[in-house]
Amino acid sequence: MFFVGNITNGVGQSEGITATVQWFLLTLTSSLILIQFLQKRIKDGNLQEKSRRPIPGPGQHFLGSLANIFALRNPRTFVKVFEKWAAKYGPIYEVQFGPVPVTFLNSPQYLQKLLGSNDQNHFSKGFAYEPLREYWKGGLIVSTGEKWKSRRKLLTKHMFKYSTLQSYMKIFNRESCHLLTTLEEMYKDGQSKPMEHEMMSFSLNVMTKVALGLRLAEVDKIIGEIPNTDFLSLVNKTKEAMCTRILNPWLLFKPIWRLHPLSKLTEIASVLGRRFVAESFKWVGNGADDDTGGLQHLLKNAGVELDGVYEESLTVISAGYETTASSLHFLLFFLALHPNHQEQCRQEIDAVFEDVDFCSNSQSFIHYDALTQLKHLEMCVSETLRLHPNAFLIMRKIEAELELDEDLIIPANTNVGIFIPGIHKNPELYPNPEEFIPERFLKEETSNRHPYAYIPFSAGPRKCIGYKFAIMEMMTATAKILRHFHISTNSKIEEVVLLPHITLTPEKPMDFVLTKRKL
Ligand code: HEM
Repeated sequence: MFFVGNITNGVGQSEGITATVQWFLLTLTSSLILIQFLQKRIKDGNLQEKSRRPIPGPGQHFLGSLANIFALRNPRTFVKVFEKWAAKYGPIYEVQFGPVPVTFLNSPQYLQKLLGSNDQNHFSKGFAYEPLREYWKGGLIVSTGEKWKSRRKLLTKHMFKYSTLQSYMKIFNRESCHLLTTLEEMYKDGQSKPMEHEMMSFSLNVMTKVALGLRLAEVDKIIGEIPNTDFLSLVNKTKEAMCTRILNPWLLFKPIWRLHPLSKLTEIASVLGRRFVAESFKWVGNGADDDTGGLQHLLKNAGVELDGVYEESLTVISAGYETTASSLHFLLFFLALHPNHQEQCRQEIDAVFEDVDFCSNSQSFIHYDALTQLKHLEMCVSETLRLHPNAFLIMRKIEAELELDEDLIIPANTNVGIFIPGIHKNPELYPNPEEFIPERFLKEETSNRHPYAYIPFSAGPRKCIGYKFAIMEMMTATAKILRHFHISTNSKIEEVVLLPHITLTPEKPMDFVLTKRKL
């Protein structure tokens, strides 16, 4: 998860392989793909043969399958292409990505069959996770079988049970106060500007504190011996490497990937990552105090070996920091676009908290119980995650067949994809799907909706382990921000172009103006 700064600068200049080399590689891999494609078709059979009804989808012949890859190569239109397919083909469709057919499930009923299944043969992740495996090794997101089961149990017990979650309120409060100080300084000139970087730093500080027992500045001190390097840019470069591979599927072939300049960084990242986690042990206490020790101590004390500690600490950091930062960023954006909802949230926050400052003393601490009273804010969080489910595309590779209907069986060895916005923006499930309407999450509304119609954190046994953590973190930060500031924006939702950078990332960050409240 770590890169050396001066190496990454070089990558910026060469920005991938030149067009000529790319075309050469493409021709070469197209031939390989063709052979593999034919072999695979003969060996496995496919969904079209197993189901007794035709499965629709774009480009279902060889050339079409290459066209699908090219259709998705432009990051600016990637999400739009998927949205179009989801709206056009309905509850199930098949997309050929070169040699690999992917079956997309796009109805709550079918999703329940897959995600709700307790059969471990339905738990493995699809081919698109390959680049992620190189960073996370055997961490929870990509592991399977007994390893996944025991680690999930361990993490749930040590990190995500109710009492531990409550203890994180200390970290959420403290980091939110740091964020407020930064925002106050930043916006005192009244100018409109983005705050994406501040959201990322806030969330990364929370995650490094929870996982390693260290704030970002302390983390940077540890890696300070490596010139021009800071943790946030290392993490971002890692993400760039993963995206490059996913958007250019021929780079999934290891021999070709090794020719790419970014691949060297992955090796360095891995070595530095291990060293870093090992070093972090020396910096923090023994884990007895949640506030000083991190997840790495808890895992070590539970008998997990160093490799395992490395895998899970970095998985938790990378799974938790950007998803939550991006959700918080969009929550504040939607509240800026909808002053009526912003005011409703603020009124309920004012009613719950009497302290004027919110950061000055122990009285200003937001407790977990207080968060549970912020009902409108919670609905705004839910509606934000419906409209902006930033972990937008997930994939399984099922190892045993899955019966969806009497005449519809997905064969074993199929990659099954879920494009979450396809569900969240289905007008039959959510009328006027593009509109921000938090009241969709009133109890009377949700009780009439299929439970798998809302899956920003996935669902079933492999649902996001950190979903409560993320919601608590977002609500704490937002409560403090709304208590201190009025938020407005000149950016328009229609102009936000989302790039598929593992999570959905705005091409150009939105602008905000934060004005201090007179309390
Ligand atoms: C708004 C914030 C978040 C969103 C939208 C989100 C979304 C998701 C989704 C969709 C999955 C399923 C991935 C898949 O099936 O491949 C997932 C899994 C996971 N998430 Fe989150 N997540 C968020 C925050 C967090 C946080 C804060 C943590 C850690 C503290 C975390 C840790 C994990 C882990 C470890 C998994 C793998 C679980 C397993 O496979 O058993 N996530 N998340």
